[in-house]
Amino acid sequence: MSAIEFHNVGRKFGAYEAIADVSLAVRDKEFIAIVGPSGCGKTTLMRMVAGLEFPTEGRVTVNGRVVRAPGPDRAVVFQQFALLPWRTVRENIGFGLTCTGTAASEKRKLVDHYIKMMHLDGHADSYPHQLSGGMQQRVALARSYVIDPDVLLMDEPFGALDAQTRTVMQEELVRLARDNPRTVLFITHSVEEAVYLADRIVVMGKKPGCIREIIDVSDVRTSEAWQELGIDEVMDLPSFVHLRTRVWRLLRSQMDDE
Ligand SMILES: Nc1ncnc2c1ncn2[C@@H]1O[C@H](COP(=O)(O)OP(=O)(O)OP(=O)(O)O)[C@@H](O)[C@H]1O
Repeated sequence: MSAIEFHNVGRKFGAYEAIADVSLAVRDKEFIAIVGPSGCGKTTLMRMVAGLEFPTEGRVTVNGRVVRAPGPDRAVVFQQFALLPWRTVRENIGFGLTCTGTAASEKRKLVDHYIKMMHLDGHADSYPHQLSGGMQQRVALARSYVIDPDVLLMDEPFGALDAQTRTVMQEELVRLARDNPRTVLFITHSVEEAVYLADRIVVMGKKPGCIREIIDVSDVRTSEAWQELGIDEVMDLPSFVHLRTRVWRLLRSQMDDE
């Protein structure tokens, strides 16, 4: 059984057909990146998995069950970090666990573990405004991981970061994906980011929003052991350059069609 399935999904907003006939099966622990021109329906598809939006045609399932509402099995990370400004790092990370009713001692252990994992030691009692953008995003990631969701939904999570911090966060995410694999849907406007992070890249087109092509990256990533390399080394590899050009051309052709 696939972790996430879109079965002939369509979405109309009034007479406007935003998405038509999207079918996709995401395997358990697979990292999928979605790229496509602005307005092709990337966020709408993700919101359907989150249970914040619903198809007008077809259906979306998570672990075999039709999505009817949000749930703790799915965590969402948005571009804007959405931390609670009046709560400390520790309280922000533990927030989801309060909602799931985890015992206090267990909660402390889990929060400590993620503070360490995200290199936030020494900042546990700081407030969000005392942190850099990259640190805030690490808190947001920790908050999503700590509730141990089956599925992580990430909508341009690094879009608001400067280039340097973004690179650090991308490497961090590769490390996390290796040590703590989850099923991930990741929306990005960066082709490099998609090729560096994803097992498969879904390239979408628009009018109406649909899947144009799905490109496999996992075979080459595994055979060339990308996960052992830094992002700059990976980006120099001929295989990376080739995949990047392929995705970029596909994306360009979608934009030229507009
Ligand atoms: N609630 C809504 N009511 C009306 N139209 C909507 C609604 N939500 C989305 N749309 C339309 O559906 C289309 C897809 O929107 P969506 O935000 O999913 O695209 P996207 O690919 O994520 O875009 P971007 O890359 O710019 O974030 C757009 O044309 C948008 O205007």
